[in-house]
Amino acid sequence: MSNKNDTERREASQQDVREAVKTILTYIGENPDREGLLETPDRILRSFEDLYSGYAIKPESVLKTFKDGSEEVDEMILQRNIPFFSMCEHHMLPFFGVAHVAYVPESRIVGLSKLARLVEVFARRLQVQERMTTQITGSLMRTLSPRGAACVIQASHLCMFQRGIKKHHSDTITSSLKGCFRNAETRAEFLELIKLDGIHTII
Ligand SMILES: Nc1nc2c(ncn2[C@@H]2O[C@H](COP(=O)(O)OP(=O)(O)OP(=O)(O)O)[C@@H](O)[C@H]2O)c(=O)[nH]1
Ligand SMILES: [Zn+2]
Repeated sequence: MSNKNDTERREASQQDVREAVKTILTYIGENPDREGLLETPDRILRSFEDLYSGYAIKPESVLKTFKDGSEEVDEMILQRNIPFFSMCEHHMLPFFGVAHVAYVPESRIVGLSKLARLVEVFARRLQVQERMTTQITGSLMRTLSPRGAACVIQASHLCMFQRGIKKHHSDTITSSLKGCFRNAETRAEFLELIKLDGIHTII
């Protein structure tokens, strides 16, 4: 019964979104009833399922941990240049770039693909880059209890390129260093390995 109510509620709210898109189309000077725009509210609704799919996923659920069978692993594990697209919460415009994610395990490790999955979970929400960066290290710290976790994100924001101050080729770098990454030696090793020298934009 509650499932039926949930479905009805969801359908009603989807209808509200379609109406809201039509209102916006009219506001910007368009005719929402012209042929090319008839399916646009539906398309936007479908694109939201993808762009904002991260809200429905618990970060811990993608971080399946396991113990390394052989010897103790206590060296840095780093996944570099994980590409992502996200949406800025101020303007609902895209920002995109790469994330570098590292941790030094205590006893448990995760499959390498899971670091990229974690980035996706947080990218597919409305974000500010700083929060996304600390959410990634925070999840690793909570779920793996590692010796430390680090994340650096290098991204370009369309709200700065396409509108507002219109500064192309300017990128934003944010970092979050937790646990042993606060030690000078580990931090230096991490920064050396990710070598932030290029601008990772596609524009
Ligand atoms: N700290 C941070 N700021 C962001 C991010 N994405 C966008 N912004 C900034 O959010 C700010 C919003 O500023 P406001 O003055 O409230 O809005 P605005 O008038 O649209 O700002 P302008 O972009 O300067 O035209 C801008 O400076 C954006 O560059 C982000 O991920 N982190
Ligand atoms: Zn913005």
